[in-house]
Amino acid sequence: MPKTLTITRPDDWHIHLRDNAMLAAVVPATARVFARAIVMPNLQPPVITPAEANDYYWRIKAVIPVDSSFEPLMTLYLTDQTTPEMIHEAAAQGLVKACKLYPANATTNSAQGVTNLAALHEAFAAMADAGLLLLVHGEVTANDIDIFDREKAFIDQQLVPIVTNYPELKVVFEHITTSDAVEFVLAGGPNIAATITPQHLIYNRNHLLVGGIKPHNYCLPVLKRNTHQQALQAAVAGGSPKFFLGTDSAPHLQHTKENACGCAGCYSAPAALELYAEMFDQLGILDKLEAFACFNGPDFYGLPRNPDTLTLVRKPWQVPATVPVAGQPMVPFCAGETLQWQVL
Ligand SMILES: NC(=O)N[C@@H](CC(=O)O)C(=O)O
Ligand SMILES: [Zn+2]
Ligand SMILES: [Zn+2]
Repeated sequence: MPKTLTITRPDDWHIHLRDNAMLAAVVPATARVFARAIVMPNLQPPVITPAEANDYYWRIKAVIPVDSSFEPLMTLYLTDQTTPEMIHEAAAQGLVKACKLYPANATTNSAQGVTNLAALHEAFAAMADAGLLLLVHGEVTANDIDIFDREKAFIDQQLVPIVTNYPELKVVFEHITTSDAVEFVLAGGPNIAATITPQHLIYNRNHLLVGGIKPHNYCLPVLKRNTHQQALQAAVAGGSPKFFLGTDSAPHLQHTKENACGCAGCYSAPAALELYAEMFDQLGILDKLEAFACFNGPDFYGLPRNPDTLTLVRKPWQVPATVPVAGQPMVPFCAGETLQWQVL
């Protein structure tokens, strides 16, 4: 069994960094490991305009540790009012790499999300033209669609029309959770890819609901049955360049998750790469980790791979029980668990 693993420095293609005290508390965990991260725009209020993305970029830069060269890659939050002018301005400014489609009310801070795809016709065309990617939270929100079926319904109702109508648009199906999504991505053209989180690889819905409800394993899209988990594992084992690392690390204070109406989101940043390494090791596919974590993402985004490397060592350590955010506790994903790999 190898004791160390040296790979190109990875990037995180889907993360929530929040703002203010939370931003300052969570950025170092990501900057410690990842060279770049695609930063989600679902703040309150959301990052809708190029000027807001620019301001948010500088608020992130201000809290990056001095010894880190971490670079945030910005996104715009699409609304029914997003214009082609906003898209072209964002692309010209250079900090924004992608736009995020949240179906209205699908997840945390998505109330101002998109209600009508047709309203975005010109914006999608402008994105294809300007080379900005479309990132989708792939769940429908209709009350009559069961929460476990919402990703599949999104594929049929929204994703198929988008990829058909905008064949030039690069689309990342974010945090996929089902065999349906894996099949859709594999069957699609070279302009469709997907991110996969650590929680959807290592857990299924039993880990959320059996033996008591586990609020720290609750995220959206919600964990699915084990056959879907196995499909995601098979997807990364298959080595397709269409799948890459996106943690969806989504910090929420402890009391907002351990709550009668708990927030969705797993704060995985303190152990993100280590969790993927653990999973890939268990699946016997450690040789596939570097492409998944370090090559497929930048290749799909059309960005250079990172020039430096990072080393993981096989040396057990424990994920902390809590991490402080301005004096208040936050419970990381897999808190208290012993992991086998750590970043040197
Ligand atoms: N994944 C989650 O469960 N939560 C994310 C939102 C999202 O990515 O959908 C968050 O912002 O908290
Ligand atoms: Zn999402
Ligand atoms: Zn997310």
